[in-house]
Amino acid sequence: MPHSTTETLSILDEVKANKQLLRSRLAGAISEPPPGVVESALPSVPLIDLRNSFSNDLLDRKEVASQIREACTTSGFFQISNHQITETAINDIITQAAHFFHDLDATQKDALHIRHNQLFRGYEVGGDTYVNPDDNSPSEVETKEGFNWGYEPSLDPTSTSADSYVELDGQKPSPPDRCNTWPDESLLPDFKPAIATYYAQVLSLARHLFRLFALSLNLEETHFDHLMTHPGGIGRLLYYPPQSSDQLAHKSHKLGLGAHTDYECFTLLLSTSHPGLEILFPASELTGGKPIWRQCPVRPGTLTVNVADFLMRWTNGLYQSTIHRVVSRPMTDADGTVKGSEARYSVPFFFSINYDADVQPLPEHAVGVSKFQNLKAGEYVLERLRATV
Ligand SMILES: O=C(O)CCC(=O)C(=O)O
Ligand SMILES: [Fe+2]
Repeated sequence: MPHSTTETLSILDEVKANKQLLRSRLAGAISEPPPGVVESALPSVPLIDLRNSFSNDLLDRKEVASQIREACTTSGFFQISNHQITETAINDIITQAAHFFHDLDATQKDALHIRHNQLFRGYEVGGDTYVNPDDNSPSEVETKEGFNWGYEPSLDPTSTSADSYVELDGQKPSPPDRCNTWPDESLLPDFKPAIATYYAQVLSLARHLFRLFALSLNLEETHFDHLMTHPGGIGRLLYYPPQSSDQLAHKSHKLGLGAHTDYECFTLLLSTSHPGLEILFPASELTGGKPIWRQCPVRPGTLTVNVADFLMRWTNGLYQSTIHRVVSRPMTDADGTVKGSEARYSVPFFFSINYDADVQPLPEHAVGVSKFQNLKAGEYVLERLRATV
């Protein structure tokens, strides 16, 4: 697709600038605390109980919002309990992810390959795409396999304006190569229903969280409501294979997904309990002025939330769009003996605003004078996706 408009050109510049920013933020990162600094002294990912955020009392909701603000101004990551996504929806989507990656053969998966789709919907082969441009080398291929889908009016049962949905390029979705692509129902009959149930619930949770984000920025709770009437929301199934016995014997690690920030407002991540997600925490005195990689805690039953680039832009950098990656490492006992390695499955949901809306600076009283220009939400996400292949 030609990039002819001035607006698109400036979006390409933004994507380029983001690559440079990623490089500079990664420079000098350490993976172990400096000598004499114990792990427990370093910041971690807070757990926020969402129960009171569903209360009818605004003060209760504001109290949860202030915990969100604290997390977003420090690590940019937090985990949530009592999020109202049902256990059945969670178990079913993980089960269907395993069926997708293991029960379809290579030809069946290839028919769904993202190369057939202009919007990157469908199947991603392991080792094929990379989120960090500096990982595009044979020694650092990402091991993850994926399946991506986006918003469809039928997946948003509670919206009254779902039919206004436009795609990443601002156009109405039109088959066959500019909308979702699903495995044949006869091969995986329970796949789409499991996706639909989870997606409807996670979308509703994202809208709820966006109101809490508004409160956390001292804005009206409904401040962002008009931007999420038919929002972009890409869902993804990811599979990280276990390590081979050879890798285990050498205690080596394998890059699952390269270092990156997410593109949209925020991400809601569901994962199985095998660790692997690593977060780049900001530099501090304790870390000798260097950013530090730390494992994201595994807290079964919770979802992990991370701030992404739109929120970073809206808040003028007050909220961190945090760099993260997935690395498969051998599991070891306390004495260092290798115990083995497990597969990891995850289901990120990337919550955007309506793709035809602009990401515009927030009121100055909330975040000061903005250093960022307006962006068309969908165009930006599309260019970031194009930069991964
Ligand atoms: O699989 C994970 O745990 C993280 C996935 C992720 O960061 C992404 O897809 O952007
Ligand atoms: Fe991510």
